[in-house]
Amino acid sequence: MSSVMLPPTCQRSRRSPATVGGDRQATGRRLSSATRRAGRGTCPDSATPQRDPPVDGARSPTRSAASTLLHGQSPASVQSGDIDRIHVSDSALANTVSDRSSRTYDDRMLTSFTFVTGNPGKAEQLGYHLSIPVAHQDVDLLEIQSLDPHDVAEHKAREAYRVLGSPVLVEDTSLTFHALGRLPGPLIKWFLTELENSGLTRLLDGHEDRSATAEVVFCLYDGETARTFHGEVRGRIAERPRGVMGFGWDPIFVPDGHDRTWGEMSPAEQAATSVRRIALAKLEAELAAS
Ligand SMILES: O=P(O)(O)OP(=O)(O)OP(=O)(O)OC[C@H]1O[C@@H](n2cnc3c(O)ncnc32)[C@H](O)[C@@H]1O
Repeated sequence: MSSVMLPPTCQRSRRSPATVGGDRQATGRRLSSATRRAGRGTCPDSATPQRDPPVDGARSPTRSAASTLLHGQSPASVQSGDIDRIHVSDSALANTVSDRSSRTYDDRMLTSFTFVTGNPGKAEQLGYHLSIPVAHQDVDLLEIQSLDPHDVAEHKAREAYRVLGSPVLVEDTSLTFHALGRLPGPLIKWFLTELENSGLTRLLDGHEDRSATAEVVFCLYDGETARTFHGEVRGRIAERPRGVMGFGWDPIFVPDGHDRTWGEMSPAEQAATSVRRIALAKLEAELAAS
């Protein structure tokens, strides 16, 4: 499969060519079968390997043609310079070709919205927890400063819609240390960048209360109405980072009822306590009802 369908000036891939290129042959094979099947509008239940929850989003390959196929939109309609690349995540594509429920998708379901995130780990997890196939576009969205994750998610959604010009789904993730009021909250990305996980754990040294809440807010925006879907999981911050699974701050968050961090859990264990699973169940329920 050709790598990226955008003009060279639009390409700002942060992934090493080896990572993308190393998967190209396999991608081409899966893409052509996805193309054939999606052309029929159905997702056969046969075939294909059982999906595992993603733990390392950095392995998600570029799938520009698949995105065009699923979203029914030419990348040329996207504003030049705003897009890093367009792709459908491994898991989203797996949904397309191997949905376990043997559900039939009509064109409207395939093209209803695009998940926009610059974080490949999020795209992989969405593909795992959502049972309908969703195209993913990799865009670095402007993020406002606010301690309310709903405000942040809604702003991201409007920003994503401005770029794509079609219905979008975005999400904002936050991690709140109860001993620190509402911090880091939605600012966790910057805290993590500056302090890394070890520094984050040290913020609570000297505090008896290491309890924390992981939250995610998805926002679905069609240009008129913004609908948000919230999920939260309570837990605590480990004394020091533990484990190498997952991404982001997984090595420091211990969900309630467990002794191990998400970073120490198998993908299936992590999925069982996933904050995204909760929010996406609400999203799916709303989609089913509408
Ligand atoms: O393009 P967007 O979707 O905005 O991607 P982002 O990575 O900027 O998104 P956030 O601001 O929501 O992310 C907050 C931080 O939390 C991290 N993160 C997100 N989901 C996580 C999860 O399930 N487990 C651990 N860390 C996570 C993520 O890597 C960021 O450092």
